[in-house]
Amino acid sequence: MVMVMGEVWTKLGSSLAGLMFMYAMFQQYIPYNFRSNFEKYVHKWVGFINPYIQITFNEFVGERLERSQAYLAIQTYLSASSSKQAKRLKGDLVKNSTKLVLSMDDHEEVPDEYQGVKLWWAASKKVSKQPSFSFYPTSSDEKRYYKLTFHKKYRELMVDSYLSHVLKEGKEIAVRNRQRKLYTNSTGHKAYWSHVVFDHPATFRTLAMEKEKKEEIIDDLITFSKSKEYYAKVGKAWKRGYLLYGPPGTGKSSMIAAMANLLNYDVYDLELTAVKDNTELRKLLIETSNKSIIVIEDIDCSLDLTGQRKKKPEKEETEELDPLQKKAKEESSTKDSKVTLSGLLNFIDGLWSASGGERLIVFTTNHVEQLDPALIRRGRMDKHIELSYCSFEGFKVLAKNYLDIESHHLFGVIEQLLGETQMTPADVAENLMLTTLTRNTETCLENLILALKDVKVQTSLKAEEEAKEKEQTRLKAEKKAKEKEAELQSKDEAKQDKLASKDDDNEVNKV
Ligand SMILES: Nc1ncnc2c1ncn2[C@@H]1O[C@H](COP(=O)(O)OP(=O)(O)OP(=O)(O)O)[C@@H](O)[C@H]1O
Repeated sequence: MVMVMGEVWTKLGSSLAGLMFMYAMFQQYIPYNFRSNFEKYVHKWVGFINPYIQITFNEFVGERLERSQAYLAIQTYLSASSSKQAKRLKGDLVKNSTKLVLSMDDHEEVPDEYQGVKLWWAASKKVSKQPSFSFYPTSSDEKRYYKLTFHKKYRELMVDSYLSHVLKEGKEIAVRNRQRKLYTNSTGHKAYWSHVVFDHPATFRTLAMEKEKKEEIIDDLITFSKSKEYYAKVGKAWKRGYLLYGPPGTGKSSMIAAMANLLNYDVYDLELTAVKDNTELRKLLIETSNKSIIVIEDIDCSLDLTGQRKKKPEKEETEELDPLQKKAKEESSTKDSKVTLSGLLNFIDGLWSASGGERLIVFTTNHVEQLDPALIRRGRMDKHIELSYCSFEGFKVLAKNYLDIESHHLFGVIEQLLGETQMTPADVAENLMLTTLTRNTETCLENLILALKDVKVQTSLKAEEEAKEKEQTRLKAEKKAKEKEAELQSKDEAKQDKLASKDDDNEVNKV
């Protein structure tokens, strides 16, 4: 048996060697024209009897050999099935991606199925016959491609539907895996966005806020992100405005980070004071990518009601800076910036704002009442969200985040005190943070109770003072009014006396 197998292998080996030899002879001695005609007819003949269709997707396309977007999308699409089915894989960290993309190695094949139809993807490469001047073949000598094979009776389904599905899925996976960025506008010769990796840990789960309100916002955001067709149908640009308002430390910035993390969007933090004029503002808008949140924080500090620029209070701004920073700040604040309210309104919903899509525009403010109604009317700022002082429900979220507890015998006191006082989630969180130092939940909650009691005392003292001031002002006004009344009365009396004496004189004259 072993002898017979040995003979078969020997015969097979020598036949293969013979075939290879003939092929080499064919390549070397048969003229190119004849060879290409021969290959053409072989392909035609094979195509005639072969019921399968093949489509090739090259890695580099065009005259400038740019990386094909289709190839990249297919690579990403296949990464999931490749990692499960292929035996030889390649791992690569694709640009802007947070995850390692696993793709099948050359000459591997994986099956796929679409609407019950079976098809095959193969990874392959052509090695260029161009003479290479370097000792080793360079990577540009190898042209990689994916080959899709399917039965010809599914041609329509594959071309019309399956390929779009692959490209869409591939792009969506790439978006999910992409490294998100936090952009900020800078000025130089002209305005531009510079960026860092966006890595904020806030999520809706960690936000201290009422459950119902949170769910409503999450629903709104998800509905928006899935409404491409709806926006197209009603003829509106695919964007949505959010106005977040409330006192400092109530979580406006945290909510923006949670939004970006939920939807997987980039964040563009637009500093209006650094934008020269409306044209520059428009240019910055055009440069933003889809799937992004454009944020203007403290909008009330950037524009006043008439649309003229306002300078931020200089004392507050420069107090903590070193001399160099102060100088830079002064230079930038004296720069003549001419962004107007109408420029900003154009930025939000002018024609240019419709370029691209899937964008959220978020304004934050501590003083909603100071904003121009035109700027925040529904339609521009579609959703107004108030972030307020910490409620008991909000506190429970923070207690779970910071202390990992859902109930405690001190919760009752805290609930009562939170109902009687106004403490921001930032301050509550600050008190709960102490646990990492004390490593004691009880002490930590007691500290919070002390802080809340302190706030309560301060608030009632302030209220008393305010009431006193009010009373004093009222008394002063009353006194003033009385004095004025007395003055008027005495003037009136003097007038009456004068008239009376005049009448007496007239009588005397008559007599
Ligand atoms: N609602 C909240 N839920 C969870 N943490 C919060 C919340 N509000 C504030 N914090 C905590 O306080 C810190 C400051 O909050 P944040 O910067 O989001 O407030 P803000 O309203 O944007 O303040 P400002 O108006 O001063 O910019 C955050 O880093 C976070 O730890």
